[in-house]
Amino acid sequence: MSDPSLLRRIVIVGGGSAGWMTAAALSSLLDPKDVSITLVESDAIGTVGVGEATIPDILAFNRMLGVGEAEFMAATQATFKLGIAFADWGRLGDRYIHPFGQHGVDMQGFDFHQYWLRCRQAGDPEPIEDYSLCAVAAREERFVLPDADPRSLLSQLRYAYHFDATLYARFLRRYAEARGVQRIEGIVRQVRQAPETGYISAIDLEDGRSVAGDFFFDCTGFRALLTAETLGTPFVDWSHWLPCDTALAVPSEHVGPPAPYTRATARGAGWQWRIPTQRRVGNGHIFSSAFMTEDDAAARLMANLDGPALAEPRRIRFRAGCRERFWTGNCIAIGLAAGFLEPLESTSIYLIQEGISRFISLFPRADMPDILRTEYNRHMRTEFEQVRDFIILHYAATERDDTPFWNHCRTMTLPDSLQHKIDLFRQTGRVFRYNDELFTRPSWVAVMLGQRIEPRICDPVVSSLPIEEVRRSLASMRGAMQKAAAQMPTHAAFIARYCPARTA
Ligand SMILES: Cc1cc2nc3c(=O)[nH]c(=O)nc-3n(C[C@H](O)[C@H](O)[C@H](O)COP(=O)(O)OP(=O)(O)OC[C@H]3O[C@@H](n4cnc5c(N)ncnc54)[C@H](O)[C@@H]3O)c2cc1C
Ligand SMILES: N[C@H](Cc1c[nH]c2cc(Cl)ccc12)C(=O)O
Repeated sequence: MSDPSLLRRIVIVGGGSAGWMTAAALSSLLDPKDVSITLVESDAIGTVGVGEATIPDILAFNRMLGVGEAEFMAATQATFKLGIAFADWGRLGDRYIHPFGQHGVDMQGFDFHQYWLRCRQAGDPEPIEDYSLCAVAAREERFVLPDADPRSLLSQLRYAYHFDATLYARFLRRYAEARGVQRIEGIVRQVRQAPETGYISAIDLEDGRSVAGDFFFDCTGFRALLTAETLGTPFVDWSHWLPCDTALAVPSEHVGPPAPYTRATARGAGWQWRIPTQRRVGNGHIFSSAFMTEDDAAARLMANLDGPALAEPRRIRFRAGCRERFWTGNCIAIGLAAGFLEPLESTSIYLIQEGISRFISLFPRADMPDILRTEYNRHMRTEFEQVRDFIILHYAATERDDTPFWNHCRTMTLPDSLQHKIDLFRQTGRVFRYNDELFTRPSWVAVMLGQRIEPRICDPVVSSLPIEEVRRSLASMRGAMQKAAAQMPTHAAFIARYCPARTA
């Protein structure tokens, strides 16, 4: 490649999930003879690396890399995930599943939840999750891969994974290094900028080495070494809507087979996650330090593990929000350097993917016109705001008044975009998906109904259908889901056959 206007040297600073996902994706697309990719990471600083839950988009990422599923699962200790079980959010004692995929089957052009609302208003007690194959299979702890035949009910299955993030980064490192990515271990001491443009020109390491580049990815985690410290990009703080600021994470032993779902249990000033990987369970308590002390939070976490802890809890401090710009000059922030929204809906790895794929679709020449940055920043800000609204919904849609934290959440003023969605659903039963947002209508419906936002009316056309006819359709659908789930192998049996655990 002799064209001087092309980027020749890409430097990725940071080797957590964000850094290695970026390196793997770029190395799968670029020829090392044309573009060199260097990744700098520090063993001394380390990564966040807790057990992680994902959403189905991760399958597309792994497919783009061309990695085999069973190989990936064995390498990362992965289990399957069909959704998230939420406990104690709307009220203490409440439980619902936010499943992947849809509820019901398509019925005469109306959203399934309209038919469900019709039966609900006639007094039927079945929860909407009874009509989601993913939710029914999750409850039964069963799993099978989706059927490719769209006529099969099993084609409705959608899934993602729980895995060990540290192992995923290691897996991607092997992948990227095999494709020519050069890894440098060392601590960044200083970042150099070209005086005339402000572009980053090189990073200097503590041991005296220097790494020059044409384009930089800031994957340095919460430090945001390039984006914040060097380029001074401000942080947009959303902690007034999402007041949790601390996580305590601890692995524990399995006491039974791994469940094919994440568990998110609301606590007095936050919530607790349970993420089962093959060999152990990842747990964490996310809380607001303004409403709970760390000792109290640690005690609650340790008292609520299913099995014995395998380590002392590790503390991670954070602030909800994102960077005002993600791409500044010749540098893009990906991962925690770009922003953080708590992992309630498993969206961080997705946002990393989105950051990478949007860069690829806007791949710049060396001149980098401003319009590329404007488009990238517009897109990523929209993504973050859409995820933000969906996460706030979980805190806002509550009747809990048992702690000051829940009183704060229940009564806070919401972003207009979210308030509009809630009002529209409450008053009319309608929900719309704007601008290709990540969360589909079934996701909004699952959480709003699961947290007791129940419209009093349904679609007038559905409302005019004979109730017995609607009931018959729903009963047959529910029966078919139960039957299909009962015929699946257990999740544990499926994993044992599909990707036997390595002994190393
Ligand atoms: C409590 C918690 C739970 C989470 N759970 C989930 C989940 O369930 N699902 C999900 O999708 N996401 C989850 N995430 C988010 C997810 O962990 C991160 O998005 C992901 O790991 C990416 O992290 P990162 O690579 O940006 O940063 P990090 O993992 O922090 O990596 C930063 C890298 O930068 C390097 N570095 C930093 N400073 C320097 C320096 N001066 N010199 C050289 N190198 C340096 C470090 O060595 C490291 O390699 C969670 C995050 C937290 C905090
Ligand atoms: N990608 C969409 C939406 C989505 C994002 N996070 C979650 C979590 C759960 Cl439990 C369900 C759906 C989603 C999708 O996969 O449906």
